[in-house]
Amino acid sequence: MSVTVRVPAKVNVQLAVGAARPDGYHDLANVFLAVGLYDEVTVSPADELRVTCEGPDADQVPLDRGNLAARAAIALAERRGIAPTVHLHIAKDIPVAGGMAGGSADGAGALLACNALWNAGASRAELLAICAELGSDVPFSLVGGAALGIGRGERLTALETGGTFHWVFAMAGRGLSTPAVFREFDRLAEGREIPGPVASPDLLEALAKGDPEALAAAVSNDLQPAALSLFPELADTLDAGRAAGALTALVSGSGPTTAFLVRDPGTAEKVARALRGSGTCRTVRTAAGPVAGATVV
Ligand SMILES: C[C@@](CO)(OP(=O)(O)O)[C@H](O)COP(=O)(O)OP(=O)(O)OC[C@H]1O[C@@H](n2ccc(N)nc2=O)[C@H](O)[C@@H]1O
Ligand SMILES: Nc1ncnc2c1ncn2[C@@H]1O[C@H](COP(=O)(O)OP(=O)(O)O)[C@@H](O)[C@H]1O
Repeated sequence: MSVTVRVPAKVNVQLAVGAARPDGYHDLANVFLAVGLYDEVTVSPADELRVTCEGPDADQVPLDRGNLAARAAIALAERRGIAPTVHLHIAKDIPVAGGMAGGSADGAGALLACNALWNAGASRAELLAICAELGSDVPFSLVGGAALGIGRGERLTALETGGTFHWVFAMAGRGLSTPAVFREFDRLAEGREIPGPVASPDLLEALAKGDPEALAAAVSNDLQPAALSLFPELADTLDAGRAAGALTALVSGSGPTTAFLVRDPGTAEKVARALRGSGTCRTVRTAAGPVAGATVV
């Protein structure tokens, strides 16, 4: 017997970042959109906890108890007083350390899959609480769609979307560490007053209307200057996508994946072709959102 869960990647259409908190985290107004690039997590009974991974980035994924899928299985097992003796297999298509929440997706996927395999009966609220313990982005991987995350990004409110948005994603030749990007944000912010993060009303309206031009005019990412400071070549990728006809170009979350919002699937293919030919990135993918969160398949 095994259970497989499919979990989408995310792009942050707004990432407003406040000042560093005493606990080291930053308050956010984080507007997430789940997009159709997926990892699949399969759990099956085993003699001991084991993690395996396949996919183009598999060699960069930790296979020990630090893997978010393993941490999720352990967290649920501890709550039920059982042993987390499962084999977790990750079919990974989301770039690693790319700012698209791939590890978070695997954490949410493993949690949902173990809950089903063990018949553990965790409610949606309990699953969300465990997700929030695992990481700031993990609750969103469970719920998907579009949502505003406040606090560390873990306190979610679902957002209305009036249509499908089409995207091109350019994956970079190396990853960026999320804590390092937040540290660089703090360094660049030194001596400046950082306002409290708030969601943009124009952006929420553009999402609700399903209007890509209005969304393009409203997207923002406060971590982008920090990501560019650590990875200056990303500016060339952003320029290449803009020149090819993207409505807007931005860094996804803490990067280094770059995201290009386009009007329609045809433009997505055109921008993807131009980015592939630009020599400024490793791989290029197209994906649309919103899509559903973690789902048993
Ligand atoms: C930046 C974002 C945007 O969605 O995602 P990525 O682009 O990395 O995918 C998230 O805030 C990342 O969320 P996640 O990757 O779950 O981070 P966590 O494990 O909770 O935290 C990792 C580290 O990031 C920093 N961190 C994270 C969230 C937050 N609100 N403030 C922070 O300062 C802290 O240094 C923390 O130790
Ligand atoms: N299941 C997992 N998949 C990918 N990375 C993981 C996983 N579990 C833990 N990690 C660790 O988390 C780091 C951040 O990974 P990831 O979630 O892919 O990126 P991001 O936080 O930029 O969205 C990786 O470099 C890796 O060391």
